[in-house]
Amino acid sequence: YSDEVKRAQSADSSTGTIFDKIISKELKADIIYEDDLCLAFNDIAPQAPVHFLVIPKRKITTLQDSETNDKELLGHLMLVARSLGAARAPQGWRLVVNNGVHGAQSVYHLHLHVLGGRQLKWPPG
Ligand SMILES: CCNS(=O)(=O)OC[C@H]1O[C@@H](n2cnc3c(N)ncnc32)[C@H](O)[C@@H]1O
Repeated sequence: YSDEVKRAQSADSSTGTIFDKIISKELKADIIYEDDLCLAFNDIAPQAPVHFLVIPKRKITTLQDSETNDKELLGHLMLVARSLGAARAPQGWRLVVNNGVHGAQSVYHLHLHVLGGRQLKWPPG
């Protein structure tokens, strides 16, 4: 966890990210869903029995930097997260977007975390 947060503190949003390589299939990922707008794959360092990411195929670096005309796409990501969450974590799940340094964002390509499969705590810390 801590090195991921350290990465978050030094991540720079100007270059490409590892998610570009997953989208182009240059880098393998455990893909669980794909359509023309988005891709969902299991997180490489799961923080819960269910932990996957939903990302737009179009590069949006952070939720903060999304635009008003991303509304449809952002809604689509959330609805994909909802249906995959319902299927994979029927007892409930958490949707997380980490935004910027204090949000511990380490990969500057917008992604929705869906976590579940165990009782999650609150506050997340
Ligand atoms: C502190 C959270 N930082 S974050 O909110 O930016 O989340 C980034 C997430 O991407 C995941 N990740 C990084 N590289 C890969 C990869 N190659 N395949 C799948 N997931 C990855 C990390 O485990 C992390 O949960």
